[in-house]
Amino acid sequence: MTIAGVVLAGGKSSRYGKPKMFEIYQGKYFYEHSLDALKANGLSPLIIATNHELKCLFQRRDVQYVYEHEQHTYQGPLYALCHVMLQEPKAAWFFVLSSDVPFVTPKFVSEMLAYTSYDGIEAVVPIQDGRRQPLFALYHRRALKEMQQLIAQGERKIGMLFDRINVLNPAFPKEEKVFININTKQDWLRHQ
Ligand SMILES: Nc1nc2c(ncn2[C@@H]2O[C@H](COP(=O)(O)OP(=O)(O)OP(=O)(O)O)[C@@H](O)[C@H]2O)c(=O)[nH]1
Repeated sequence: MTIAGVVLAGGKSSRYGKPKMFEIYQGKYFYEHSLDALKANGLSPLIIATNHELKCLFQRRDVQYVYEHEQHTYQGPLYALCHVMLQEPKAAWFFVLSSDVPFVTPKFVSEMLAYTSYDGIEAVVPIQDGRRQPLFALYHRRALKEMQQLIAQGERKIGMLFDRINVLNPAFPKEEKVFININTKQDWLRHQ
């Protein structure tokens, strides 16, 4: 079974003020922490989903790049994931991570991967302290049709998908740091 590793790295970073995926933590860009957590678990292909504006800033050569069409940039994670699924027809599962989550670990990815063996599910979306974490999650290709329908209706929120597909929601403890995401410079000052 092919499980692709996908790093979503084509957002506006408007709250951060500059492309936040290129901030550095422990000698690596933020986006590389996501990429390497997926890579350490042998996921292949590894995909960075981004756009033409940001493309020249990425340096990694051990990945495939999927670019959103110029007229479809900044449509959000639901659109970006759908686009990746269409570009990568051989993968069954897609492990999606944000590119602003520097504390994500290979161990977390490994724990999540174990849930793909459950029957009849289309997504594995972790929950922490009652909050779903859709950008630390696994999506099966079987969810693609529902995703396309939502997009055709003008919907951009990935959360809208969860009423329409079978989702497994493993719970993670409150103190687990992997889910910290950096939206503002204040967030980064607080957490680094
Ligand atoms: N490829 C791609 N990734 C996206 C898109 N929108 C958001 N992302 C990524 O999804 C993750 C979460 O994005 P957010 O922080 O909610 O949004 P953002 O646009 O990056 O930042 P804000 O403008 O501050 O909301 C980040 O890793 C983004 O890079 C998109 O349209 N395409």
